[in-house]
Amino acid sequence: MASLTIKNAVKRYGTVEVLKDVSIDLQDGEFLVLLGASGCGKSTLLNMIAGLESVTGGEIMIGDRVINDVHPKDRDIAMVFQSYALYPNMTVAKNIAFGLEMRGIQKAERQKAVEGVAEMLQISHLLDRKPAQLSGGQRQRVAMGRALVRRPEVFLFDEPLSNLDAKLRLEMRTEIKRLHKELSATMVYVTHDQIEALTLADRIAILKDGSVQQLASPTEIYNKPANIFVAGLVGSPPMNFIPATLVEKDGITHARLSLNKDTDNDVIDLSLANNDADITEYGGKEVVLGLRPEMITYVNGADVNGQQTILSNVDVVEPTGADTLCFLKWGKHDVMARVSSAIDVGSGDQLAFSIDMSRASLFDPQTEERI
Ligand SMILES: Nc1ncnc2c1ncn2[C@@H]1O[C@H](COP(=O)(O)OP(=O)(O)OP(=O)(O)O)[C@@H](O)[C@H]1O
Repeated sequence: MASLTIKNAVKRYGTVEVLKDVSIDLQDGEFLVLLGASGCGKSTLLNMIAGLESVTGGEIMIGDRVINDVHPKDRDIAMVFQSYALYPNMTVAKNIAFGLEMRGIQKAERQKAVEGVAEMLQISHLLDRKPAQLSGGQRQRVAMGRALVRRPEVFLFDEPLSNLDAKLRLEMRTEIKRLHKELSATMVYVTHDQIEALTLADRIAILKDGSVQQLASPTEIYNKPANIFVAGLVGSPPMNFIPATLVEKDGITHARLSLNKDTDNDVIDLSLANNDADITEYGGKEVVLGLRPEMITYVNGADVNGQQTILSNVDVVEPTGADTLCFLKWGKHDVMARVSSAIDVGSGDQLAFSIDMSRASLFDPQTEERI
């Protein structure tokens, strides 16, 4: 296994720049997820690592070897595609062994490798079947087997689970995580599914219009999103964004929310005493207050660790199983809250919801960057 370095990578198609100065450093054995909306450049970057797309500028390195001009088959990389790309007229065993055969590996050794991988992926009983006789999940396992058997330096996955139904996706997600642990392999995984990204990655690179917006651990991305784009992309249901002004009261900075669109007199002040944002330059200025739904909650009137509360009108209630989503009205603001399903909240209720301001994010309304 090896480290993977992407240094100032640029990709242009004619005059269109689809990747702009992308730099990512992956350690040996790290699991990186490239996350972003359709068209942001994820697959292009993955294909550049694989050698299926040329590199317009910058460098891609495996270990300390620059591979920009190395032929795909000499890169020691294996890729698993969304479409599985299996040979329909070959058995599962042949499909898995094919890459080894091309490399001139002897039959006995091939067979041993195939059996080992099949056991790891729990497909030993399917080795004599053809792809048409397999379910989607089984085909995806075979596609992974074909990648695993080569024991490459780096594994690349391009949305490998998107063709599977919800239950299988979950199963295969756990399987991929288990494999990563077992192999300690360097892996790059492309997806537009934020849950997949959060559950699988050691680090996530969030791409927008060909630029990396944030490169950090799932916890960091979720709790300290670098900008409004990242904050809105990761987390479901999404973060609430509420315009506020920072005001000083009794020596403590508060985020002031104006509730009425016709007057500035009807306000709520939320203390930022326990928030670690560096707000020194924002006194008296406008900010965007970012509150995730779980930071706004209701616990049957109990005081949650002395948190601040807002008297809220409950507009719509949506039970989702473990939690209930509550659409609240704070004056002119529509806000989503998340409460435990054990709590009885109904549409039309007026209740004091607790706000955890220590975990709130603040953003600059102009640059949209985290403060
Ligand atoms: N051969 C090409 N010529 C011109 N533009 C291209 C070409 N291939 C891709 N693009 C453009 O590059 C951008 C990035 O495409 P890419 O496939 O990497 O996005 P993606 O994030 O993987 O999207 P998706 O999730 O839909 O696959 C897109 O705007 C796409 O239109």
